[in-house]
Amino acid sequence: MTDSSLRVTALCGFAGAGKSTLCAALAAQAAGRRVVQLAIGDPFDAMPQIAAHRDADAVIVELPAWAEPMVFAEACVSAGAYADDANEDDVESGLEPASVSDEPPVHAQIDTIVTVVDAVHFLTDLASSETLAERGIAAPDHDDRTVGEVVIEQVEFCDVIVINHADRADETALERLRHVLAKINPRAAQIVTQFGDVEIDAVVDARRFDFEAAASAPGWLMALEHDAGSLVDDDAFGVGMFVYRARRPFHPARLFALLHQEWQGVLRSKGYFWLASRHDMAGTLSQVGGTCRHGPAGYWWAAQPPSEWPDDAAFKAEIEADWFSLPDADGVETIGDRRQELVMIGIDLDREAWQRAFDACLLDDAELYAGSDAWAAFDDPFPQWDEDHDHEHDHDDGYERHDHDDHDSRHAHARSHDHAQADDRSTRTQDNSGSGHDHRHAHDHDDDASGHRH
Ligand SMILES: Nc1nc2c(ncn2[C@@H]2O[C@H](COP(=O)(O)OP(=O)(O)OP(=O)(O)O)[C@@H](O)[C@H]2O)c(=O)[nH]1
Repeated sequence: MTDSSLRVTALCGFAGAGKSTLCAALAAQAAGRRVVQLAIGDPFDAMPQIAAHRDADAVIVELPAWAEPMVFAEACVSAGAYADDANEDDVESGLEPASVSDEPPVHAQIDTIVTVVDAVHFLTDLASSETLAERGIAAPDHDDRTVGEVVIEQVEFCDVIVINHADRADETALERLRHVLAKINPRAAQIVTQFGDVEIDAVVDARRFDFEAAASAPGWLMALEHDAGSLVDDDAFGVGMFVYRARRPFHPARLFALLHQEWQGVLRSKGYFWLASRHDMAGTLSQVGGTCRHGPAGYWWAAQPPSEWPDDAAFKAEIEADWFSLPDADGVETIGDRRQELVMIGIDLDREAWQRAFDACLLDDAELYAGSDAWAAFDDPFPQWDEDHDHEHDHDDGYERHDHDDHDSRHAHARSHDHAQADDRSTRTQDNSGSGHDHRHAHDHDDDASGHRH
């Protein structure tokens, strides 16, 4: 070990993927090192349990099947663990949990987040719209996430993906899975194995974790924020991306209809949208398999007076560089930072057809120049977005997902929450939204999103 901090390796993954098997296999290689195995029932309770092992060199934490690694990392950071050196300012106090408060703080650092996937079942699970309860997973009450939503979050935010159960998958299937995972999380290292046979040095004291890098790792986000280059192209297995961008509003009824069609071949999509009828607020969209959730993301900067903007020259320059001017019929500026930006990851995506499908949802010229007063009267089947909610950290009875929107100093420093609510299953609607990396909205309102399952 190169410093005295307690190195924390987290193992997450869906039920049966092989977390316990991997944990045991790693511990068996720990000769001469004080490596503790810890099974955690709830990510929010992890840090006091980790801190109890202050004399260890490393702790391997096995998270429950329903846990999302970003939530674990965030819980650790807020409990005072170092997420990484770059974030030390945020968490400089080290860890001082109540249970050991008479002792000096424990300096724990997340070392590596490992997601174990079952090579045989991963793609089926990704497409699954079953809820955790329907799958028999004992998650916290009011947790309405689907299996697909859990597994996508597990692979999007991690440093290493262990593709386990390789003995049960044929070579082509394994290769296809590797390609899919590389699009979903281009940053994560992949290890293909069976029975958790992973070299301990690959994941313990490997110093791979960096919160901001992990939060920026999802392929959809990379495609939005950078020129995605070859990420977008179809690979040998037809796995590719489609990025949709436009600077016109969607007609709400037409977009709603498109969201309720079957999205053949689309594994994952995520992004932001602008509805003509909700001119001031951006929407977020998060789809995985047959589940699509949407909801409010926050106000466009164009909907707020510049006095409300962050007082940061670089930030303002960034907003202004991307400002889009299109006067309406009265010569009034209508666009600003408003936009459509969505990324799809899928197999054999027909990009031209998707381009046409989304373009057909945009306002036509006559609608556009009718102006925002006319847009407000459009038929809008989307559920109401509550503009008054702004949950900072209210951990109530349900399992909450946290969006790390605030890890880029150039950005809005808005922290949004996904706040799962009970869904009305009979109408095939459910509530939530995706986690988002929101780089232009001053306020995030992800907690009133709605969606549906196909
Ligand atoms: N064939 C095969 N079986 C495996 C492999 N890895 C684990 N198993 C078996 O799969 C089952 C589940 O493995 P676990 O390690 O318990 O999986 P887990 O992720 O901890 O599961 P939960 O605790 O339910 O979340 C066990 O019976 C393991 O022996 C593998 O690579 N190949």
